[in-house]
Amino acid sequence: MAEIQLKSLAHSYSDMPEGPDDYAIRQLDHVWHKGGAYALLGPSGCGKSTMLNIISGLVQPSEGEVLFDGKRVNELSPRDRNIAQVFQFPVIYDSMTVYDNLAFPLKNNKVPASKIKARVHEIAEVLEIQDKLYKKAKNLTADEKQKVSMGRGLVREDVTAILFDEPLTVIDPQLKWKLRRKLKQIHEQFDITMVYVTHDQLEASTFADKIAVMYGGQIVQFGTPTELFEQPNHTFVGFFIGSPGMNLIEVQRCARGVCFGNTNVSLEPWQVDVLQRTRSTNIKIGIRPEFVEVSSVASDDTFEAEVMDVEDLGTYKIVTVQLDHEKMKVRESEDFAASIGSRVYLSFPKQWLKLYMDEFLVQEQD
Ligand SMILES: Nc1ncnc2c1ncn2[C@@H]1O[C@H](COP(=O)(O)OP(=O)(O)OP(=O)(O)O)[C@@H](O)[C@H]1O
Repeated sequence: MAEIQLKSLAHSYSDMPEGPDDYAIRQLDHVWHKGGAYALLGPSGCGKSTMLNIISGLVQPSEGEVLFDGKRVNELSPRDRNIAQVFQFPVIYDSMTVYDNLAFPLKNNKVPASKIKARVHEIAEVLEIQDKLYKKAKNLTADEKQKVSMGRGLVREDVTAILFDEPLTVIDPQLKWKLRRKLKQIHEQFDITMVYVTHDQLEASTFADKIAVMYGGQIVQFGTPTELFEQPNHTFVGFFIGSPGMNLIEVQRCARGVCFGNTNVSLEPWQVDVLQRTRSTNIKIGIRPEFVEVSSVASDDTFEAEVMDVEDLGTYKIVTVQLDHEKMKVRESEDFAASIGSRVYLSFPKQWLKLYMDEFLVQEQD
């Protein structure tokens, strides 16, 4: 196991990149600490697989360094890097038995036969495929094959890390949940550094202690699920995490805060200070649907809005309101009674009203 550091990493698949858009990874610095259970979360095409392949050595980065425990490994072959990688589709030998598939990486590493037997049985038990050990892999179901593929990654005790690239895509939804719990349990039991790639936030937060959110070839935030929810560092994190995502509204600078249309939103003095010291015109405010307060009566600091839609999701409701020319989502309890077309009064608790400049969160300096 090792700490994996990515230093000033950048990668373009083009031989002659002309601009930032030609890069799959853009100036990325990151550390995956030893023994952590991490998720790498982001939309399709943001560079997740490229990053994993750079770590395992399948792709040589155009710029920057990959360090394992502080030592540069750019020149090492995938084999010498000793990374186990589990892909979206099973990578197994169909003509071999499950036992031989699991034993293969150990035989390759000249592990003694008695140790191989014990380890194969241990992993088969964890993955609940003991009864399949002497079956030919080609006779397994898709789920079972992917379990074997995972087992081939998990069986080696000496790996630097295990990288999972959307490993549960082909798995039946019910089993998916079970396998994710299993992986978490395996992490706790064996204390291996694991990076789990997904574009599903639920999958990320049930597996990982910390999530790296990737967008446009960069890691825009690395934090716990709670940090990503309560303090999104980037508008993309606000939008991508949560269901529905954060309300984001383009605004202009105004006295004591910001405005859009005829609506003035006052901000904290330190936020106003930052606005006065900077020139960017790309300014947004963000608030999560869960934190917007709705009342049927007006008071100081409330904004009049119209209810446009109410979606009943059983235990709660998602209400769409229109404030000025902006539509916002609000999460309300199941006893929310206002009907479509009625007026409601919104307030934005200061603690949850975020200010973004050039898409990044404006933070209070100590
Ligand atoms: N072999 C390749 N040659 C050229 N471009 C590539 C290659 N592999 C990936 N890309 C491009 O690099 C960018 C990042 O792709 P990558 O596969 O790393 O993203 P991803 O986040 O893993 O996406 P997905 O979730 O769809 O697998 C995309 O624009 C993709 O089209």
